[in-house]
Amino acid sequence: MQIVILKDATEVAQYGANIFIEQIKNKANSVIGLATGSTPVALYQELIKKNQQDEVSFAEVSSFNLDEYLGLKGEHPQSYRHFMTEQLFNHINIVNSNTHVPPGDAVNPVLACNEYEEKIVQAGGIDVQLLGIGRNGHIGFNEPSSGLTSRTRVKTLTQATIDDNARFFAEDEYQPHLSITMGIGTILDSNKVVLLATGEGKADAIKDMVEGPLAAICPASALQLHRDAVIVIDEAAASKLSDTEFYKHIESENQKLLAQLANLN
Ligand SMILES: N[C@@H]1[C@@H](O)[C@H](O)[C@@H](COP(=O)(O)O)O[C@@H]1O
Repeated sequence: MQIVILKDATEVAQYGANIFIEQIKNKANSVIGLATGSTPVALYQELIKKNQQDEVSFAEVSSFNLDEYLGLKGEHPQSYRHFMTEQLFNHINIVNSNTHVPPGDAVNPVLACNEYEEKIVQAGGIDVQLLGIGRNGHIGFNEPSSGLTSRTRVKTLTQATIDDNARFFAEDEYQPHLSITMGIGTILDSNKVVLLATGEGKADAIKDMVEGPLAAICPASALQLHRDAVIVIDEAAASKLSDTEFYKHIESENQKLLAQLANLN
């Protein structure tokens, strides 16, 4: 794991956005994996800004979102499809038919999960997958006890996740307790994963993910197995790690090595 500890949420968003921008500059038809929640919003704003300044084009990019609430149509204001349309897709030059979010209104959700997996394969696999993290260590909607090699499937949400996400729903509004989510195995198949986390509320989950055992009780710990996982966090989210100075030292050595390599070209 590459642990990048930055000052605040703004720096986290910029660092994360740069990874996606570089990826798309190097490969115009990149396949990117996207996430919802409040954490990625600032990164999306960076992507929108750079797209509008003509620094990066999404014309040939395809996207696959991690998850969707089961039982909500894409037009529903709380659906993740709607979130992505509002927060990103409507503001960049991505082609709508190249954007994929699991269908929350699928008549046969089991079949829809298998089809989602097939679409990712047909697109050539995901180049870079963006992730947030739940306070209980979930990624996508892979809740604690999720199989570490699981594929896209229907998952039941924990009460903790329902409570955390209740802020997006009106008091008397129906809030789904089921989802369709890429599995942990699906996420691990991406060439690169970039997980963002900010704020003290994520500090325990970050500690368990980075320094805890590989265990289904903390689904994000599966990223310990990934060959190219970049964990971009602010000081608050890093506050429970055992040795932040060491992680910062590694990152500064990484940057020196990258500068040295750039000089060779
Ligand atoms: N399914 C999403 C996750 O993909 C996201 O990582 C998590 C944290 O969201 P936030 O960034 O708002 O804390 O929320 C939801 O549960």
